[in-house]
Amino acid sequence: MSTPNSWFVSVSGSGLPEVDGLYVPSQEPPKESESGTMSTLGYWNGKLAWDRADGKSLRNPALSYSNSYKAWRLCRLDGHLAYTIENSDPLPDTPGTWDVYRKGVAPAPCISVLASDPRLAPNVVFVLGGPGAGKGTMCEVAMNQLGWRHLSAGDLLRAERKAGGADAALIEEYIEAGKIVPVTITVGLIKKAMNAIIEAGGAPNFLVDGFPRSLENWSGWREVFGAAAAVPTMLFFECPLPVLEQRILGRAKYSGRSDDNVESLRKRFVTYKEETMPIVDVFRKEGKVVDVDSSRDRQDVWALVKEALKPWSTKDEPLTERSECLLGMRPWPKRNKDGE
Ligand SMILES: Nc1ncnc2c1ncn2[C@@H]1O[C@H](COP(=O)(O)OP(=O)(O)O)[C@@H](O)[C@H]1O
Ligand SMILES: O=c1ccn([C@@H]2O[C@H](COP(=O)(O)OP(=O)(O)O)[C@@H](O)[C@H]2O)c(=O)[nH]1
Repeated sequence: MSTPNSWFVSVSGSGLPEVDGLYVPSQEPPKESESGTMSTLGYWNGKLAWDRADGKSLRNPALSYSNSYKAWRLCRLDGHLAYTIENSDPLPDTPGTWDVYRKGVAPAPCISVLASDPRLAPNVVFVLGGPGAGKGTMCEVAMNQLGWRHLSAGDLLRAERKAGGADAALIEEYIEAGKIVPVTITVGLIKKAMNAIIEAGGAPNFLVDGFPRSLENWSGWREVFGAAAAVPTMLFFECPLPVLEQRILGRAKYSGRSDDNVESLRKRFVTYKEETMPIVDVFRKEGKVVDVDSSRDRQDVWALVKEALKPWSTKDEPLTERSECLLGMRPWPKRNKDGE
């Protein structure tokens, strides 16, 4: 038998003990419960029984579909709609905010339904190494194969620059000079991306690539994530400068990155040695560093990375075609004239 789904309800606002039920406007068709009952409009009293953040109630709420309200409802297990719907379907496409149903009126509290427990801290592994060491490549393979989520600090900064917000010009200036962008910007982007994934029910395992690049980055992280939070493991990709140069020049042919040239690379390498190596040493003293010799062949590097991530990986899939391309085991498919 497959494991039933669990949904987690995060609540902000007041008046919750009086909440009778929740609904999401939806055109989803009615669902049949395990006992074969089609869900219909019902009435129920009392409190909603959910897995509350204060841990006082550990009962899972039932989810049902109301034909009359054209809405998914979450209701108490012992109420009028007292049957449990257990299934292996994904949560109906309704992550985000649910409306509160209270005897026909909608008071203020804001409810989010999540597929993972928001009280669990995200499990983070930092991935550091010189520019071109292969961090992005291996993180993407880990995402495809092992169920990790990949957050590249550099990609987030480039996306923010492209979006053209208030910090765009400043980000461009730092990236061009190979310098480290002020941490409040970077850590804010990482946190936002992480929250979006968690709220959409994503897995809690995150590879944070290219961060923290300095002691300042690390203190900025602790300010946002809490100094008491566990110190993440760090994968450190070791690779000598001549190999990095070769790889960056190879990447320059397709990356379109303004800093993929020898001049920027040398500046980035100086920043890396002066500012990033000290933070690697801090983690090393804590016994948190796993060294990966990333000057080796991609498949060897992947074997090392996979082994290092094994304790937390939630799956181990056969290599996808894309992973095989990333690992140099097959050529990239030729692009058509539209660039696809
Ligand atoms: N082990 C490896 N051997 C040879 N080339 C590699 C290896 N790992 C990555 N590359 C290539 O080197 C370039 C830089 O890799 P990338 O993952 O983008 O580095 P980073 O994210 O550390 O800057 C890419 O073109 C990538 O395909
Ligand atoms: O936490 C970060 C990550 C990246 N960067 C900037 O983004 C550039 C590119 O970083 P990325 O990790 O994408 O590339 P890499 O240098 O590893 O090739 C760096 O040189 C920095 O200017 C930054 O300031 N803070």
